[in-house]
Order: sequence, then C-alpha cells, then structure tokens
Amino acid sequence: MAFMAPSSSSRPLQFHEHASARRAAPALLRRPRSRWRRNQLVCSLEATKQAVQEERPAAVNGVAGRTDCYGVFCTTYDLRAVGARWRTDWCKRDEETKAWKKVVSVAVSGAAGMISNHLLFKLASGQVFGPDQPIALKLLGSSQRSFQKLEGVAMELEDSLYPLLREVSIGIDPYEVFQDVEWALLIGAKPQGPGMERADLLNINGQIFAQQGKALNAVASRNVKVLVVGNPCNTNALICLKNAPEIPSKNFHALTRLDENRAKCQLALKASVFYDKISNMTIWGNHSTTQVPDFVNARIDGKPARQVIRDTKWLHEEFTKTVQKRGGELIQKRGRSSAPSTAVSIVDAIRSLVNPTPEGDWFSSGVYTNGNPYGIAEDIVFSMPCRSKGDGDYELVTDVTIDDFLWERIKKSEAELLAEKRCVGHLIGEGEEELCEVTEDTMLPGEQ
Ligand SMILES: NC(=O)C1=CN([C@@H]2O[C@H](COP(=O)(O)OP(=O)(O)OC[C@H]3O[C@@H](n4cnc5c(N)ncnc54)[C@H](OP(=O)(O)O)[C@@H]3O)[C@@H](O)[C@H]2O)C=CC1
Ligand SMILES: O=C([O-])CC(=O)C(=O)O
Repeated sequence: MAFMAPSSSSRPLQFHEHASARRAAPALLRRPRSRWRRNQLVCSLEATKQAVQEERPAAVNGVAGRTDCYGVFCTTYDLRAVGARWRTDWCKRDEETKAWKKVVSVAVSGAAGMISNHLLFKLASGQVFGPDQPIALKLLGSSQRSFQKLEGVAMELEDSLYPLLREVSIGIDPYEVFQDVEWALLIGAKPQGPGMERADLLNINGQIFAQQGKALNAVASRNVKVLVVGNPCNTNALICLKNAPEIPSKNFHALTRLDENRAKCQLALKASVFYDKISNMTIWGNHSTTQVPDFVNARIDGKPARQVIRDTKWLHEEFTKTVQKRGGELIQKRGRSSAPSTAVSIVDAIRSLVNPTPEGDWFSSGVYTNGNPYGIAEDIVFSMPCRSKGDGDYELVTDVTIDDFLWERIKKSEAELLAEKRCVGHLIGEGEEELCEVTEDTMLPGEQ
C-alpha cells in the first residue's frame, strides 16, 4: 500500500497511491526505494562552523540601466552569502523538527490543474500552515485520464525536497482520498465549454460537489474545513455542505478571497498607496459579476476609503465594475482563467483561518447563511466579512454599515444565488431540475 523513505526526522516520509489508482497505474509503486530523496545535508558542528565562516553580509545590488527586467526583478542578490546562511538554517531546522506539530492532512481536488500547479508547492513549503507544521497532501483527480498527470505532480513535489512534506498520496476515488482529512480544498471542476448552458454547468459541476460532499461526510475528519474553489463556487459549496450533514455547515467556504485581493489592489492603485495599507475589505455575495466590493467600510491607512478617495463616481462605477469583471478581463488577455493569483488567494484564505485576524480588521469568505445579522436570505452561501481567532473557525463581523448603494446590489447578488439554488434543487434534496431558470445576470467573473 505505501512505502517509506528515510527522512531527517523521526516521522516517516511516505508516498501512497490509493488502491483504485494503483490498479490502473502500478508504475509509481514499483519505483525502487533508492530513488526517493532525503535531505542530503550533513548537520555536523564542522559543517555549521564552515557555513558561518563563509557567510558575508548578503549584498543586494540594484542593476541600474537594465532594460531586460521588470520592477523587482532588476535586483540581483549575492547567492553565495545566501547559500551559506541556508546551510546553517538547514542544520538548525534539523533540530527544530523535534518541535514540529502533528501532521495536518490536506486533500486537494483538481490536483493536476492550473491552480493546483501553483498551490501545492506553497502548501508543501510551509508558507500556508507554518514552518513547524508538517503536511500530508492527498491529491484527487477526476479520472484515469488525469492519473498520469497526478503522478507527474507527485514527482515534482518529490524533487522539491520540502522538509515539511511528509506524505503524498494520489487517487481518483474521493472516498479513499478524503479519509480522515482535516482540510479539503475542492478546486477540480469542469470549465464552461463553448455552447454550454449555464444550467448545464451548474448541473455537471453540482454532481461533482454532491459526490464529494457525500464522501467527506462518510470518511473525512468530523471537523474538516472545506474550501470550494471550483465554479460556480458559492452554489457548489452549498451543494457540498447539503450532502455532508454530519459536518458542521459553518466549516464550508466558497473562495471569494481573490475578489477581495483584486478590490484591495484597485483601491491601492487609486489612492497611490502600497496595498498593505488597505484593510476591512468585504466582498458581499456571489463569486460572479454581481459580487459587491464594499468601499463603504473599506479603510485606507486606517481611514474610511471614501475620505481618501473623494471620487464617488469612480467608486460607484469604475471600481465596482473593474472588480466584478477582473476575471473576464484577465481571461481575454491571457487566454485562460487566473491560476497563480487564485492559488495565492487560497493561501490567504487558509492563513486567515489559522491565524488570528489583526485587531479591527476582517476578511471575506463565502459562508453559509444561518442566522446572519445583515438580513440576507438564509440557507445560501454568501460572501461576508469574517474574523477568526486562528483556530480554523470564524465569526461574522457585525459592526459594518450597509448603505442604499450596497444594499441594492447585495440584493441582486442574493437573488442570483437564490436562482442558482433553485437550479440545483435536485442535488440538495429540494426539488426538481426543471425549476432551473438562471438569468443572463448569472455569470462567473470569467464570463463576459
Ligand atoms: N473561486 C475563484 O476565485 C476561482 C475559481 N476558479 C475555478 O477553479 C476551477 C479550477 O480551475 P483551474 O485549476 O484553472 O482548471 P484546470 O482546468 O486547469 O484544472 C481543473 C482540474 O480539475 C480536474 N477535475 C475535473 N473534475 C474533477 C473531479 N470530479 N474531481 C477531481 N478533479 C477534477 C481536472 O482533471 P481532468 O483533466 O482529468 O478532468 C483538472 O485537472 C474552475 O472551476 C475555475 O472556474 C478559477 C479562478 C478563480
Ligand atoms: O471564471 C473563471 O473561471 C475565473 C474566475 O472565477 C475568476 O477569475 O475569478
């Protein structure tokens, strides 16, 4: 079933394939042990001393006049100095593994896709769950067709020598892949093909999330946190949670963090400030072109955004539309939907749940409406402002102002989500497929 490789700490490094996948592609299992890598650095006192002696202050040189570079990439670093420092750190790290936490088990669906291509390496590096948090990655593909791609992904993870990556498993059966997972990042979904009706997309992807909800319900940790990325993500998250009645509905999220990041970027540009000065940014509603980026409650350098950006026409018209349609504009220019920035926003979304929210700030997430304080329809997945204590859970923020401008648009996004919900009644045990009547307002950010 699994084989072990030697590793630098007491925890075994494991690569698994799930039974159904192994039947189809035995090659990975047959791979001889010697090919599995381990940390090659020897952490002796001598090696450490040598590294310290070699170390010099890292020189950072801006290269004036270069035209073949852009922005920060015009800066070069003295890698010899960095290399010496790295070796020292590595040896310290060997000591630190003794204080590592218990391995966290994370499932990723659509693991061979574009977003995962960026995300998996961030997860494995420790930048998501922290430098003392070893991780097991469970990669889910859709079919035998994608299995070979998953093998390729696993090979690249292997070649990356991440000390925190303790286990990788690949499979196509969610009941096997989701076994005991504590996080499920549901990215895999069919993209909307040419000529495909919106109702068809809701139905096809809805089936995927109904099945994955059932599988999570059956085999995942009882407190698994689920982040749905595959579109239409709000309604897919609703389908997933309705099919997982034994998992708290509060544990399900639809990713709207990319929209939050896009909104912050636009405000920062307009106010000519660095984007870390933008806080309290809410995205209300659906991850679609009806989403409502909230400039009323947003802050710039601690001040209400409207005190810094006096151009009301820009806020009402350009800002709102730019954020709503950012995904579509990007697809037009790049020829495919956002992947690296989506991966970054998934990292941000998880980090917001596993770290305490900075005092006074909040983050946006698509969450289940169940007793919300804003008067938004119950029993849908709606993006709202949240705060976390860093324990993986969240609370809704109550001290926000919803003015007429926001409310009118929030109601439109709510109506869209209610229409989507009627379309998937057959997947959540509430009606017939024929009731689907999605309007042309129902569009992903990537549709124009
Ligand atoms: N919420 C957000 O902010 C954003 C959401 N998205 C959405 O994320 C999704 C993924 O995007 P991206 O990675 O670029 O797409 P890709 O097409 O690159 O990858 C999708 C992957 O999903 C796999 N897949 C399909 N069905 C399943 C299934 N049932 N179980 C597991 N895996 C499956 C596919 O495998 P195979 O080829 O074998 O079918 C493929 O590897 C899309 O729905 C996209 O619209 C994108 C950007 C932002
Ligand atoms: O429509 C898509 O697949 C892309 C998307 O969600 C986005 O860029 O926000």
